[in-house]
Amino acid sequence: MSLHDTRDMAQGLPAASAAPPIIKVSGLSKHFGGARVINDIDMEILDHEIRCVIGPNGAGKSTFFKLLTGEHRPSAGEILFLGKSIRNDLPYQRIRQGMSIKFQIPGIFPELTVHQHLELSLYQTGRNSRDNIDELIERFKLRDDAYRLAVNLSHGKKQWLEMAMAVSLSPKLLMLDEPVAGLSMEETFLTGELIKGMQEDGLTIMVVEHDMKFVRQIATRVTVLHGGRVFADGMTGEVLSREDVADIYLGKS
Ligand SMILES: Nc1ncnc2c1ncn2[C@@H]1O[C@H](COP(=O)(O)OP(=O)(O)OP(=O)(O)O)[C@@H](O)[C@H]1O
Repeated sequence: MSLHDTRDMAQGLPAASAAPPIIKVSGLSKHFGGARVINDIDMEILDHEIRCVIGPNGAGKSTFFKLLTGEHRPSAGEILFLGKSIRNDLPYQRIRQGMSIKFQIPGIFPELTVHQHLELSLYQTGRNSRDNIDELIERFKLRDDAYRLAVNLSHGKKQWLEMAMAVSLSPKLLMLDEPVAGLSMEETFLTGELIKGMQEDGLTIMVVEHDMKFVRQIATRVTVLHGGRVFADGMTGEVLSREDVADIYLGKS
């Protein structure tokens, strides 16, 4: 049994779930006119998980992500964050309550350096000390680029800067939308190690992702969406070895 499997078991067993879920979704649905894109989803994310949400194209992953971040309002159902309903809260209200969101496209200010980006995001928390900025710069491998304009960073380093900014808010839940899209294999692996390091430091993380190798690297649990419903949910090794999960990617199911 690998270390990864052991971690899966620790995350997967009901005994580990004494703490209330970070997120609890019940009966969540989203319809756009007649298009029923998300249908009656129930899901819980527990403290210290890295939950990957996967599924074939059009499964509803982005729509589900947007329901959790507040970009979309549900047509039906409930979303509890740390036990409290956030169903009608706007994104900034969810962020204030401890959700931090990194979208797929980096949102970088062209006129600011890496250091200034981190100063600005830490400023909102009142913890914008030199030590805290340095710690983020080290952790996210931005030391050589600290005083460069962020707009000139590689795509990979822009992603890491955005992740650093998201983490600087000391969230209870970090939400990542395809964090390795467009990254090289090496950058992808390093991003996975950064994410696992954040989890080891106590963060709970939800990731919408396409890259299965990356999902195997980081996920403690996996939720598979298909046709806007939960098709499978459980420990990473178990879910990813299921034949019917492979079949939906091949269009057989
Ligand atoms: N605003 C909308 N109005 C109507 N249909 C929509 C809307 N947004 C998404 N859809 C449809 O909902 C379905 C799910 O889309 P969504 O983008 O959530 O899937 P996804 O799993 O993220 O796909 P991909 O992996 O290709 O990004 C698709 O068929 C899409 O066309």
